[in-house]
Amino acid sequence: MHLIKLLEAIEEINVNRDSTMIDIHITGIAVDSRKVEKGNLFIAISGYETDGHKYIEDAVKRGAVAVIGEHQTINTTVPLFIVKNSREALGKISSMFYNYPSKKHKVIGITGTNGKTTTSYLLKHILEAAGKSCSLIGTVSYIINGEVYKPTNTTPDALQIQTLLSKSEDEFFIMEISSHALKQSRIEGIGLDYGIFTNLSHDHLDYHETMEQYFEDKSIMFNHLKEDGKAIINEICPWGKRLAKKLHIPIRTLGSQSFEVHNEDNKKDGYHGCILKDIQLQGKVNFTLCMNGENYKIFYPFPGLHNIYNAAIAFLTAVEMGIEPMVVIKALASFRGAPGRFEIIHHPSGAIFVVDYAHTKDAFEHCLNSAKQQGAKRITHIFGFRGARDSSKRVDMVKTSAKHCDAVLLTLDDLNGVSENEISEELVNLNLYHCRGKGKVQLDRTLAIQQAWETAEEGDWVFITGKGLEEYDREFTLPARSDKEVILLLKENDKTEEKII
Ligand SMILES: CC(=O)N[C@H]1[C@@H](OP(=O)(O)OP(=O)(O)OC[C@H]2O[C@@H](n3ccc(=O)[nH]c3=O)[C@H](O)[C@@H]2O)O[C@H](CO)[C@@H](O)[C@@H]1O[C@H](C)C(=O)N[C@@H](C)C(=O)N[C@H](CCC(=O)O)C(=O)O
Ligand SMILES: Nc1ncnc2c1ncn2[C@@H]1O[C@H](COP(=O)(O)OP(=O)(O)OP(=O)(O)O)[C@@H](O)[C@H]1O
Repeated sequence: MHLIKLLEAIEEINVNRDSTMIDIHITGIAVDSRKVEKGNLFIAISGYETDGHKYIEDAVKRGAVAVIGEHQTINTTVPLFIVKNSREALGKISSMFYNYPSKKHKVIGITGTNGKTTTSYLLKHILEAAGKSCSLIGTVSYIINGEVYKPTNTTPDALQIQTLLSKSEDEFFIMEISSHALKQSRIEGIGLDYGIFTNLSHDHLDYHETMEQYFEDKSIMFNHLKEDGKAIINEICPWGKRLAKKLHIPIRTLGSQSFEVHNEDNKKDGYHGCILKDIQLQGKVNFTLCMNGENYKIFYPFPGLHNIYNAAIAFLTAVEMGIEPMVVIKALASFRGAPGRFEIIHHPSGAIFVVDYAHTKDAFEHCLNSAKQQGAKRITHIFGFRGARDSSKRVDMVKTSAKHCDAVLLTLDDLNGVSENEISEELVNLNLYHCRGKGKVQLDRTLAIQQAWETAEEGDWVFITGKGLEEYDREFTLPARSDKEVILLLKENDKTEEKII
């Protein structure tokens, strides 16, 4: 594509080279100098770790024929264009380069602190049950045209998203959209048909600093809806209620029966409230959803109120898309779960082991309560904290775990460059001051799981949370690379011992 054409994507541009030089052919776009190919346009980004402007010379040596950056002082031999915000420019230019690929799909953006991955897999399952094809990008994997790719970020950078949107031949495209992505303009240049808000609770304050700012950053997603785009918002979460009030677009909201009376003030044109009622959390989980004056009774194979919220939000979105309610209800009942989210493995004694991705106080509350609702006799919880991530949430997480559980095993999660000693010291203190005498520190994650496995009895529930199916960042004592692998190894060893006896 010609550079002159591409530059039309950015309104505010300061050309500081002879404009005749703009008439050059661009073979592609690069944000990483190490990936530049001959004829590329290099976009320099001032990052959190380093500054892309430092690599302009490297990019040019590797074949970049033009550069976009933010600094007037840049010295380079190729045409250079100065913009206010390189990340925004990257989104707009990549979108134009790939011919606005979000236009060819029905794009669904999902944001919120918890539930993005679960809801995205659930929606994909429903869409496929309705005979639709569907791409998905998120924390666990990117799935495009049925091919599975290892993810870089939950929401990749604008260039990668546009590439994936362009590559996808699927009718629907589901994207988990993180708050980091929203703040970093990773979805610039994308139009969403549906924007889903699951909830907001304490997380990532190392990045957003305050809950207020976190909320504002999450809200950015709704500026990216297509002209006829719709918002689907969980108003049971107070932040969702605020969001619904703030937006002036068609909204479908999820409220609860007790909440119905309070949401009058949100009623305005294009507002459609749906009500969750008759929730049955014990035994076989089911609930009723009242939508457009009709009551739909829904059975869902996963316990816990959080799972009901995800199922209800997925139902509303799918019906809003025009899928028959009965098809959606059937699909919900046959959902097998998202990888590493509430994955149950049965212990030979009858105890239940759950591998889950909970890493916030709110997620702990929901998960641990779900075991109580299912009649757990004893609850054990194994978890740790990611190094170099929001440490302000840790005390509340430990307190919540200790409130609901009979035993808490504090262990290692990814260190992310923080020393084991530092984390270990923090775990010892958290245990001492907040575990109500129920805690123990066992740094070796595999041994913590082994200890729970060896003492598990019928009626026990054991939660291992924070990593889902992600691989460990180190080797532990037992030869396994993830929480699930450890459990399967222990289960296998049990079987072998039984045979020998
Ligand atoms: C702090 C943060 O969010 N960083 C993200 C950000 O990196 P950055 O742009 O600041 O990159 P940088 O390393 O400082 O480099 C600056 C520029 O120099 C370029 N460069 C660098 C070296 C070189 O030799 N040549 C060169 O050109 C880089 O390509 C880049 O363009 O933009 C990158 C591209 O989008 C992201 O991959 C990267 O995510 C890092 C790896 C990360 O860990 N982010 C986490 C916090 C995150 O985003 N998480 C959310 C999920 C959160 C959740 O819900 O749990 C996510 O969406 O993944
Ligand atoms: N609607 C919900 N409300 C509260 N907690 C939830 C909800 N859905 C899932 N959870 C809990 O949060 C954990 C993470 O869920 P999930 O991976 O679906 O969310 P996510 O938003 O994609 O998280 P992340 O951004 O960290 O990848 C789950 O393992 C579960 O414990």
